[in-house]
Amino acid sequence: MNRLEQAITTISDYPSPGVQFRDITSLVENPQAFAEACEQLAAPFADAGIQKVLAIEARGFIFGGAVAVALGAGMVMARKPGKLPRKVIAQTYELEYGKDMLCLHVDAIKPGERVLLLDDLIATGGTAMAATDLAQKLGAEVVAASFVVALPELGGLGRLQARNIQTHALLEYEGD
Ligand SMILES: O=P(O)(O)OC[C@H]1O[C@H](OP(=O)(O)OP(=O)(O)O)[C@H](O)[C@@H]1O
Ligand SMILES: Nc1ncnc2[nH]cnc12
Repeated sequence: MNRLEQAITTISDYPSPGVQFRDITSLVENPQAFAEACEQLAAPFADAGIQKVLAIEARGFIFGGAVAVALGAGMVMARKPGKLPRKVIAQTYELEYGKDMLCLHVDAIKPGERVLLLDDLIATGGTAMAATDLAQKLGAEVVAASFVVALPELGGLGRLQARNIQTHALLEYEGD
């Protein structure tokens, strides 16, 4: 087991029966693991000409700021409804355990900007696809997506790849 894998805690049946919850709070409490995760999330995209990192509320924000600084990019927040003060576009999506909505400021990404999507975890990909759709509606080129954890069997990585978006995950868990 590597340092990152050791730093993640797994909780069975949270928040609902049958879900193996991969908890990154223990990872970010560990300074070495947190720094290593941020470095590894950014490293493959150092020369990709990324102009905006699009991070997803709430856990994506923890890593998104550090990755944006590392890449010399701006940081854009995809937020839950009622949190952004200016004009937004919004999209609803399905989660592994429920339904939600994401919003983006309409002027957060300019047409043609190269975007890296960033989140702590991808499961079904509903969240990442909703953020991608919003960014593409604003004219973004969503080049790639970077995650601390992926649960490939739930299909999210494949959904992004089918849209021609390069994917990168630091840890993959099978059997979820
Ligand atoms: O690939 P998916 O099936 O869409 O699931 C992944 C999403 O679920 C979690 O967020 P959650 O909605 O629980 O919100 P949080 O970050 O505010 O805790 C996680 O941080 C991802 O954003
Ligand atoms: N299994 C899981 N663990 C942590 N966060 C999640 N978000 C969606 N599925 C999750």
